[in-house]
Amino acid sequence: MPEAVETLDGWYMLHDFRQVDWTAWKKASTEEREQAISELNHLMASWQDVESDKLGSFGFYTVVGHKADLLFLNVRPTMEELTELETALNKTKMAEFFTQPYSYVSVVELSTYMAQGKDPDTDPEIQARLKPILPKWNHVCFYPMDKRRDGEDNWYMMSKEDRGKLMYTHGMTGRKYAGHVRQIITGSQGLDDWEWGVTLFAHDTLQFKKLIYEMRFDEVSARFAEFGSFYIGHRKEREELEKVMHV
Ligand code: VOV
Repeated sequence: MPEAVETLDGWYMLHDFRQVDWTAWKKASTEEREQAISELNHLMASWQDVESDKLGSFGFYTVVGHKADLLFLNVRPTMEELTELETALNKTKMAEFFTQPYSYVSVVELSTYMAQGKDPDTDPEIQARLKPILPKWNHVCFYPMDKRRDGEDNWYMMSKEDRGKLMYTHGMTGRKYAGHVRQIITGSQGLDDWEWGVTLFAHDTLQFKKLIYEMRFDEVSARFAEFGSFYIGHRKEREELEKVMHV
């Protein structure tokens, strides 16, 4: 009989995509621009401090293509903290030059299909995965996804055992990319428009394509995966904000 697999849930994650109104930004005075940059720099510094205190994590990225220009990626123990930091960003001078074309809220999730009898509350490896510090790798790839519910291809009508077998093969494909791609899977049933968020990190953007293409042939992706839009970003240091915004 189909039944839910127990999930381990960790920190909450907000993917906050912003688009810059470059026309308005260019029209702003030098003082206004300097003020906006310095204020946002301060805010990002406070997010880095949270990461240093191991109470969350933060990444700043430029985004390629028309879907967004910037990504602020924050991870926190509670969703309220995410709401607060998003509001703090909205209150900055810089936000007067931003629109928010997309955002995604979800919670770091580990399924227990392959549970090895470890105590999740004390096992350091599990704890580190549930409360992730974002890898300082060059590139990020984000997309939301569902598991299909259509006729014979209904993930939610399959037994836990059969789902577990498919997830095992999925994991084996993923493991081939160790050292090239790291993944953070977040659950978003009831939190956002899709069922999961997939956030991948790589040193080389081509590795995203290779991994995702190869996974398409795994039964779990071939039969059951439905995908939303894909976003690719490049990691920037906070200090690079000035260069990113220079006009
Ligand atoms: C670096 C690559 C990589 C690796 C090693 C990896 C491994 C694993 C393992 C071992 C497990 C199960 C245990 C757990 O940790 O939850 C998962 C779980 C999951 N994955 Fe994955 N995945 C990767 C990568 C990876 C990708 C690229 C995708 C997108 C699929 C695609 O076709 O585009 C994905 C999706 C998921 C999802 C949605 C889940 C949860 C499904 C559920 O029903 O609960 N994943 N994943």
